[in-house]
This record gives sequence, structure tokens and C-alpha cells, in this order.
Amino acid sequence: MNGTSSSNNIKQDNPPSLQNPYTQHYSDLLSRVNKFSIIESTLREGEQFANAFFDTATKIEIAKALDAFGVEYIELTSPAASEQSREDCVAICNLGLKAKILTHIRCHMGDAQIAVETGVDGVDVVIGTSSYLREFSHGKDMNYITTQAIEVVNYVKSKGIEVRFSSEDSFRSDLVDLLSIYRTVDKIGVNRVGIADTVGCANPRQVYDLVRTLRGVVSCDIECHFHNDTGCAIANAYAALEAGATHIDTSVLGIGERNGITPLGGLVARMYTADKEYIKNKYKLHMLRDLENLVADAVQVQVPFNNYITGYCSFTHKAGIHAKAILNNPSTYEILKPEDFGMTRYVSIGHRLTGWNAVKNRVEQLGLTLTDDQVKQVTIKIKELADIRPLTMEDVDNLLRDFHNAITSGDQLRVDGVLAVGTN
Ligand SMILES: CC(=O)SCCNC(=O)CCNC(=O)[C@H](O)C(C)(C)COP(=O)(O)OP(=O)(O)OC[C@H]1O[C@@H](n2cnc3c(N)ncnc32)[C@H](O)[C@@H]1OP(=O)(O)O
Ligand SMILES: O=C(O)CCC(=O)C(=O)O
Ligand SMILES: [Zn+2]
Repeated sequence: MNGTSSSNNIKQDNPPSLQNPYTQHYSDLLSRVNKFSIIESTLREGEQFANAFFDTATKIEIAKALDAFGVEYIELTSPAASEQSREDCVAICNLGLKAKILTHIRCHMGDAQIAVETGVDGVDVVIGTSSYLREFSHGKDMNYITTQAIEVVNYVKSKGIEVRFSSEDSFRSDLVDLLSIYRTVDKIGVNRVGIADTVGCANPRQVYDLVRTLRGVVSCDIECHFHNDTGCAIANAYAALEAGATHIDTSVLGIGERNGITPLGGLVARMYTADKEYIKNKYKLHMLRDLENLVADAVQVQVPFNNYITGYCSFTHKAGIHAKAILNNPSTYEILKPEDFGMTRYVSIGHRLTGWNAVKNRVEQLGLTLTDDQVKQVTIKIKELADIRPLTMEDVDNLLRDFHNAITSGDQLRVDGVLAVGTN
């Protein structure tokens, strides 16, 4: 030994303080977090939202906006639902969009015959496999379901378009039944199989386990559909992709049956965090806000205040400790860059949680010159006032200007007057 410990010879790519234990492990070969497609179902699952009534013009506007945003697939309501649904499906197929157009049908030959005549690029076929749905919905056993699935899948395939087979209520279905029917349809050449958490009961670990198991059983693509009844829809989508799922169903703002499914914006936020460049290159992120406003208007709801990315306070920083660090480097408290989504950052200072660093920044924005001690004095005044009532930005700006004028006039009595509690 020459006195140098062996660890000193190990080259570190990043200093320990910069290593992030939560980044994606690219060694996981199954993972599709940077190789997946969105099946956007605002015009199918979203039409099942309590408030949704989409006339033809609105459907076309939404389809065009989804296409412009860059989703890979747009899923439409079954043309068997009504004559208008069928006509709308044909009209959207004729728009010549870049996104592939799918429609969603029961595992039923009559529905399939109507669907293939509309001009869609593919058909998503579904049937319940849980004992609840076998007993109380369609009343069919697994043998019947399998025979029916083979017939419908073969029929759609014979028309030269994509076909997906999905089991509704997958997480409350028997695992052997599930794997067996997925294997059967995979063998006859289905393009995708689908897993659906129809009641929102699954958690990310269960999703990971099921998708990972299925990945070892079928060679076709795997689509996943997650309801949000228990708040796991985005996390479940992420877990599914980590386990090898290839397609995720979304809807704008998450609208759908009950409280809906994985929201498009929430999925985008999650996936951007996993691989920013992949998501920025794939989707027109600055169009998200307009897309959400379009759908919110169509179904007469407000975009929630805490919505992913576009909520009105998604990029507002308030507490003094945060504000100081954000002003030095936005990455301290932002995992999403607002400018990547056409959004802007806002630092709020008119409140009792503010700090002198944030106030100093505002002083500089207003073109005023104060020493640090003077900024600290006026910060105390802002806090005193904010203890009494909420302050607008205008209140704060007026106070800063009054204080600055008093300082520059050299009149200590005026300065004391501005700083006195309750004046202003
Ligand atoms: C979990 C999901 O979101 S699945 C997608 C849900 N989407 C829709 O329901 C689309 C809109 N639905 C409709 O317009 C209508 O329900 C239709 C046109 C599909 C069917 O209407 P109706 O013939 O009047 O039947 P109804 O809606 O009362 O019942 C559903 C029928 O489909 C059967 N069924 C239910 N699910 C399936 C399935 N996945 N595959 C095959 N048959 C099914 C039921 O047994 C029932 O049959 P029945 O007529 O012999 O009783
Ligand atoms: O077709 C699917 O995979 C999903 C159907 C659906 O909306 C659900 O099961 O919640
Ligand atoms: Zn659903």
C-alpha cells in the first residue's frame, strides 16, 4: 500500500450531493416510461362524464385539438350507441387527422360490424371478466367470453385494421382466467390487450405485478385504463409503464364515469418528470391549457385550482424561504418548468409569510433603490399590515413607493410615518 485508499481511485460522475435516488433506472429493460403512446379517450370515456354532452361541432373541435397536441390515438364512443354517435365517428374519421382513430365496442359481433364500417383505424373491444360483471352485467361465463372474443377479434382483423381486446374490471378478475384469455387473443394476432381498473381499486404495486406478469405471457402491446376513485390513476399509469405497458388511456381533465380516469395533463406532468426531452419532443405542451379550457367549457366545469400544470397556482410561490431560493434558482422548488408549458411563474409577497429577499426582488422590479436594511424595515411593515388584512400587489407596490419616496426625501419623520402600523 502506498498510503492512498482504494476508494480515492473511484471516479464519481456526479458528486454525491447531486445524485438523485429517484430517477429512472434505465437498467430496467421492461420499462416503457420513455416509449409509450397515449390513447386519448375524452371522446369516449369522457362522454361518460355526468356533465358531458358533445354535439358534432364540439367533438370535431376537441378531436382537432387533441391531434394538434400530439396524442397518438383518439378513442370515440361506440357507433352502436346511437345514430348520431355513428355519424360523428364517420365525420371524425374523415378529418384526416394524424392521430389514429379508434372506437370502443362491446365484445359483440353486431357492434363490431357497425364499427368497421365507420372508417376507424382500429377497434377497442371490451368485456367484463370479473365475477361481478359475469354475474350481474352480461351473464356470460369464461368459455362463452373466449369464443366471442376469438370471433370478434378475427372479424376486425379480417378488415385490415387494428384490434384490441380488453377485460373490464381486470383487478377483480381471476388471474388464471385473465392470463388465459389474453394468451388466446395474443395467439390469434390481436394488436393489444387491455387491462382496466374499472372501479379504481388497484394500487401501483398491484398494477406493476399484473402488468409485469402479463408482459411475460403475451407478445402484443399492453394498454392500461385506470379509474381514479381512490386517487391512484396517475401513479397506476406510471407503474404500468414501468412494468412494460405500451399504451395509457387518458382524458382531458380526467373526465369519465364517476370521478373519471388518468388525466392527460397529470400523466404528462408525471412523464415529463421521468424523461423531459421525450415528452417535450412528442407533445405540444404549450397547447395543454387551451385544450383543457376547451373541454372544461364543453362540459361546464372549472379547471381545478390545483390542476396539474395549469391550475391557477401551479407555479405560484409564497413562503419567504421558498421565494428566496426560487429567485436564485427555480429548480429549488419547481420540478416542472412553467415556460415549457407556456405558463409563468409568480412570486407572491403581500402576506405575513413573506421575507426580505422576495421584497427586495420586487423593489428591484419597480426600479427602486433601497439598502438591504431598508428592505428589511419595509418587510416588517408589510408583515404588520398583512397580519391585519390581505394585501394586493398594488398595496405592496404603493407601500414600497411611499417608503422609497420618504427615504429619498431624507425626512426621517416621513419614513417613521410610513413605517407606523395602521397608516397607509
Ligand atoms: C366500463 C365501460 O365504460 S364500458 C363502455 C361503456 N360504454 C357504453 O355503454 C356505450 C354506450 N352504451 C349504449 O349506448 C348502450 O348501452 C348499448 C347500445 C351499448 C347497448 O344498449 P342496450 O342494447 O339497450 O343494452 P343495455 O345498455 O341495457 O345493456 C347492455 C347489454 O350489453 C350486454 N353487455 C354488457 N357488456 C358487454 C360486453 N362488454 N360485451 C358484450 N355484451 C355486453 C349486457 O348483457 C346487455 O345485454 P342485454 O341487452 O342482453 O341485456
Ligand atoms: O376498454 C377498456 O379497456 C376500458 C373500459 C372502461 O372504460 C373501463 O373498464 O373502465
Ligand atoms: Zn373507464
